[in-house]
Amino acid sequence: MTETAKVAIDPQPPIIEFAGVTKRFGALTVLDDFNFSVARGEKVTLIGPSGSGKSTVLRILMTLEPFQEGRLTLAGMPYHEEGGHAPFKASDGHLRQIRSHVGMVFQSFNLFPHMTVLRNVVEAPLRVLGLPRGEAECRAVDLLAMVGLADKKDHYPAQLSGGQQQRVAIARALAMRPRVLLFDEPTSALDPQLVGEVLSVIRGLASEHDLTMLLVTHEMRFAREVSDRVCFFDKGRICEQGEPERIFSAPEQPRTREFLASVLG
Ligand SMILES: Nc1ncnc2c1ncn2[C@@H]1O[C@H](COP(=O)(O)OP(=O)(O)OP(=O)(O)O)[C@@H](O)[C@H]1O
Repeated sequence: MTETAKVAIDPQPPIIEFAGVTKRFGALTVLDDFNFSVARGEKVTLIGPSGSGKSTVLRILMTLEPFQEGRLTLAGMPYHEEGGHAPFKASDGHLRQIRSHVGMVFQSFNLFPHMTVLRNVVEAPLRVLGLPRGEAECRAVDLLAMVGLADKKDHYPAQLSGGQQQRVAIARALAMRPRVLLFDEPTSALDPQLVGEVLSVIRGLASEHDLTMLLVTHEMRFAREVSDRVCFFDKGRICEQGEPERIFSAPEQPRTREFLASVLG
C-alpha cells in the first residue's frame, strides 16, 4: 500500500489584520498594542461599553482615522506606505485604493440630501470606479431592489423614513462591491419600529459567504443571530471572544458577564 502524500494547504491569510496597533487622541490612548484579525467571509460583531473604542476600530479601517504605531493590513495590503506622509503615513492615492475595498454604514445615514436615492447609490461607482453610467445605474437599481426600495429611486432622502434611508445607505456601500463591509451601530438612530427592516437586510447580507462583515451593535439578539464570532471589547482591547452561543450563554470573564447582565437585564 502506498502512503498518500500529504499536501500542505496554507490557511487563507486574514483579510483584516491589526498587529500591535496603537491609537491615541492627544493624551488619550484608545487602542494600545491592539491585535485583531478577521478571516475572509467571517461575520464578526464587536460589543462592549460606550467609549471602549469599537467605532475607532471601524473608523481606522475606513481610513477615517490615522493610527500612530503598529501595522494594519487589508487583504495583505498595508495601510502605511514606505515614505508615506503624516498623519496617515500614506499618500491620498493609497488611502483611496484601500478605501475602495471597504464599505461603511454609519449610525446617521449620511446620504447626500440634494441627490435622489438612485444618484446617492450611483455616485461612488461612477466617480471612484469610473464605471460607465449605464452600468453603474443597473448596479444601483439591482441593489435598491435587493433592499426593497426599487420604487423609491427617484425620491430624495428627506422623503424617506429613517429605516428606508439606512437601507439606501447599505445599497450605496454595496455599490462599490467592497470586500469588507463595516456597520457602526446601524440601527441606533432609528425608531424601534424601523429597526427590524434594516436588520433584515443585514441578515440577508450575512448569508453571503464572500462578504466579510464587521459590526458594532448594541442589538445583542441580532449579534447572537448573525455573527460567526462575537468580541467583547473593553478599554481598547478584546477581553473575550468566541462563538455567539458561548459568549451569550456562558461568558467566562467577569467584565463580560457584568456587561451582558447590564444590557440584557
Ligand atoms: N475625534 C476624537 N477626538 C478625541 N477623542 C475621541 C475622538 N473620537 C473618539 N474619541 C474618544 O475615544 C474613545 C473611544 O471612542 P469610540 O467612539 O471608539 O468608542 P465606542 O466604544 O465606539 O463608543 P460608543 O459605543 O459610545 O459608540 C472615547 O473616549 C471617545 O471619547
